[in-house]
Amino acid sequence: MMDKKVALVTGAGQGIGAAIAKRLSKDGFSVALVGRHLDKVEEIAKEIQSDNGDAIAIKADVANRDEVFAAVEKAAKHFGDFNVIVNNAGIAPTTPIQTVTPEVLEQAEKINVGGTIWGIQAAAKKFKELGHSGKIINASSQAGMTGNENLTVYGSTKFAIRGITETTAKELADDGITVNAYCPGIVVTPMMNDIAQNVADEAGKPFEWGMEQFAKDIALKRLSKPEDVAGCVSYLAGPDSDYMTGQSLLIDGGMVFN
Ligand SMILES: NC(=O)C1=CN([C@@H]2O[C@H](COP(=O)(O)OP(=O)(O)OC[C@H]3O[C@@H](n4cnc5c(N)ncnc54)[C@H](O)[C@@H]3O)[C@@H](O)[C@H]2O)C=CC1
Ligand SMILES: CC(=O)C(C)=O
Repeated sequence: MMDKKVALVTGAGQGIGAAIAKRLSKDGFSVALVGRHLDKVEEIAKEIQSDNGDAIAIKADVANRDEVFAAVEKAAKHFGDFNVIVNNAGIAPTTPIQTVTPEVLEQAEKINVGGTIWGIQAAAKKFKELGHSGKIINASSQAGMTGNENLTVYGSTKFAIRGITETTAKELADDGITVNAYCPGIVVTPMMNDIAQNVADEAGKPFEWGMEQFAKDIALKRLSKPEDVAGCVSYLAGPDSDYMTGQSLLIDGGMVFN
């Protein structure tokens, strides 16, 4: 029997990250689930195990470079290989332009941009140590393709991730490492619910109005589920995307057309 490939997913305790971890397990990967809250990643890891998957939960804050390197090391040691990293963890502060503070900007940069850079560094180092190719997959957003009102800080980090994806794809190609990104639309998760609530509160309107501000231009006329995004990541993690690198794939139900 062939050994299973190993994937690490950050921010895997809920939302899109949890769906990606479950999908990659179904695809035949052993999965390491990384998050700031151990109890949440443990819960998803247990669900995967009870479905006959191989999973471990690892506590790490992706803003902390040492913790990200330690998480990759732990996953590789536990499963005996390391093949894919999904830099999925992120935060999305709602920031009408006049509300932006140095603290909010710094925190979003550290987690969304820093966390992705540390994940790329740690994974690329491990692939090289193991002497084989690998796949790096980063979370951008439709808000990293076009400006979204009230999301200046968040959008800036998601535009940055497309740039980092393209740049590192060129740098790492000679090592057989591909780097791609996924750009979801409006996905029903705790993050998106918080954004919709904040925008609604700011306008003195109900939650549904807040969500509609983001959802009204979706061509397919439905909000996205985390599983929609997991399907896209499954493709990026699998062999069918071997000839793709430096790309940011929109999976948004038809919001942004490039
Ligand atoms: N929900 C949406 O509509 C969209 C989400 N995205 C992106 O997809 C990714 C996942 O988003 P959701 O699942 O919606 O978010 P979420 O907020 O529901 O889940 C994110 C997970 O990341 C974890 N996390 C946050 N900061 C962390 C840190 N410093 N270290 C480790 N873990 C950390 C959280 O604890 C949480 O479990 C994010 O990068 C987000 O920007 C992109 C486009 C749309
Ligand atoms: C949260 C997000 O990435 C949106 C609204 O596109």
